[in-house]
Amino acid sequence: MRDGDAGEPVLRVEGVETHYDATDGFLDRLLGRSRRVRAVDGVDFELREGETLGVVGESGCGKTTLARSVLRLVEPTAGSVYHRGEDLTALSSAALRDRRKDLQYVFQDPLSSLDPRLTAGDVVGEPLDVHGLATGAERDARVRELLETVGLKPSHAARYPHEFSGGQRQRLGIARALAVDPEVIVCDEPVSALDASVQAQILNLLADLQAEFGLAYVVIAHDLRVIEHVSDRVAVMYLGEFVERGPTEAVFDPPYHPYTEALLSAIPEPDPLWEGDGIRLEGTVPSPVDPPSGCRFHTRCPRLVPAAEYDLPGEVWRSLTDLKLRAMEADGVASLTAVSPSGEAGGSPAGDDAVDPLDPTSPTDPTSPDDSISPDDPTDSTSPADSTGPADPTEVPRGTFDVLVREEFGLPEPLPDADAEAAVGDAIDALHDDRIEEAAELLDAVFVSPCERHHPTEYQVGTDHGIACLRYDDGFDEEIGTFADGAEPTGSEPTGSAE
Ligand SMILES: Nc1ncnc2c1ncn2[C@@H]1O[C@H](COP(=O)(O)OP(=O)(O)OP(=O)(O)O)[C@@H](O)[C@H]1O
Repeated sequence: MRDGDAGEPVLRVEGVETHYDATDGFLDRLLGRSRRVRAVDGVDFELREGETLGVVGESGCGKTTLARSVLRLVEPTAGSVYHRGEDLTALSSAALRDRRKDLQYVFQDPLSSLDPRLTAGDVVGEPLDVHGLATGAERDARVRELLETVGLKPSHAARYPHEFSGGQRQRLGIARALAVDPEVIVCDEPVSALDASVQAQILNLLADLQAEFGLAYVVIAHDLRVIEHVSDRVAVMYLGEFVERGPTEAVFDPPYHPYTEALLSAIPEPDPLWEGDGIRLEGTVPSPVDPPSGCRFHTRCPRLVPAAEYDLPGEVWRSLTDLKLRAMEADGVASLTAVSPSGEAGGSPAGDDAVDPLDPTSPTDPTSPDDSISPDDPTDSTSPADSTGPADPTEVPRGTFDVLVREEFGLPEPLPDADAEAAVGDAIDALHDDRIEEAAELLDAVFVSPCERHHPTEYQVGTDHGIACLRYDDGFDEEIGTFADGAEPTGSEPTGSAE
């Protein structure tokens, strides 16, 4: 069913939060410190009859926790999940067990989720027993029918899980879920453990079963191709929140959230219909224990909004923010330069051909004549006598250090904005003096993106298509770098239209 044929919501998820207690060790307890992993942090969605909602995001975004929270396989910390209008989070365990007849779960790894001591017949028959749905010959007939429905043979009933292939085991997991004639099946990475050819067979099976039984699915996957293939609507999840959602074709066509765009760009052979322009997603999902301020994606976003008071292109702003964030987290200055303490190039954006100013064999010295490294310079740790390379980048001349830092972060020299150049020069001075905390504070006082200050709510960019990004918010004025009417985005209601 495509969006617009909106049926009755069978499932309504409102403000669900699931936080894990990760308080660790004696010291945490002694000091009364608690560490909470905010795995799911305020998610809303509706699932309609016969529809598939795909939830996509990188590893660690909270997809599995969300899937399990919806069925109360883990207890949500806050929020509600309504099935046909009844709040599952308020049900007693007995009532919930009963309700699970309508709401089933298919696991990522069928082998670990199937009891190895049970035959396939018992795996599929167990839910019939638990819910008192069939006994004796009727049960056996139903088991055979279910095995056939998922493409297995009735004779497979006598086999044990380890005697099946991966794809067959997933079919068995699906048969078990189908046994109770559910309305909703939550499929957690249903094909990620399978070979590509088998993946297609399982996805086709899920589609056939949906058509035959009118099932509604929530499909969790990190693979956008899987999500595009199966979903009527898509929700893109980042660090415990949905950052974009809408009908599949809308979410995969511009405009999209920068995170969606980055996920699309990461696909090796992108669908020609997708217009992502090859932006790269750097790093990994930050810790959900202490998520970034404002937009949680700002620490990696290739479309970070620059502060209006500086006249800087977006990519330079991104580089400045990267320098700031690394300075805030770094243990030492060495990790902020293009050369590691061992003298090896360290992730310079200029690549292998870059001139290494600390390499005496480098063909050209990119530093200014005043800063060039002289064999007589006592601070020149790259002198040929030093076979181990520079031990400490702060011991190289200031000019060379400046080049190394800019090279590491892809910062031009000078920056096109004089005030920004002065600030970054001061920060590099502080770094060169090994005052890393001071440098971080300086950068943090000067270079603050609106994305760090405002937590974006979801803005409607099309019919049933919402994006939580300041760039799409009518109320946000990029020229002045804040909300035109002085208002902050609040709540989760759509507040504008950018279409
Ligand atoms: N039982 C737990 N206790 C503490 N933290 C947890 C627990 N389960 C998951 N987490 C953390 O919660 C965050 C979200 O994990 P989750 O497994 O839900 O994400 P995911 O998007 O499904 O990733 P993956 O595909 O790797 O499973 C991660 O940081 C994870 O380390």
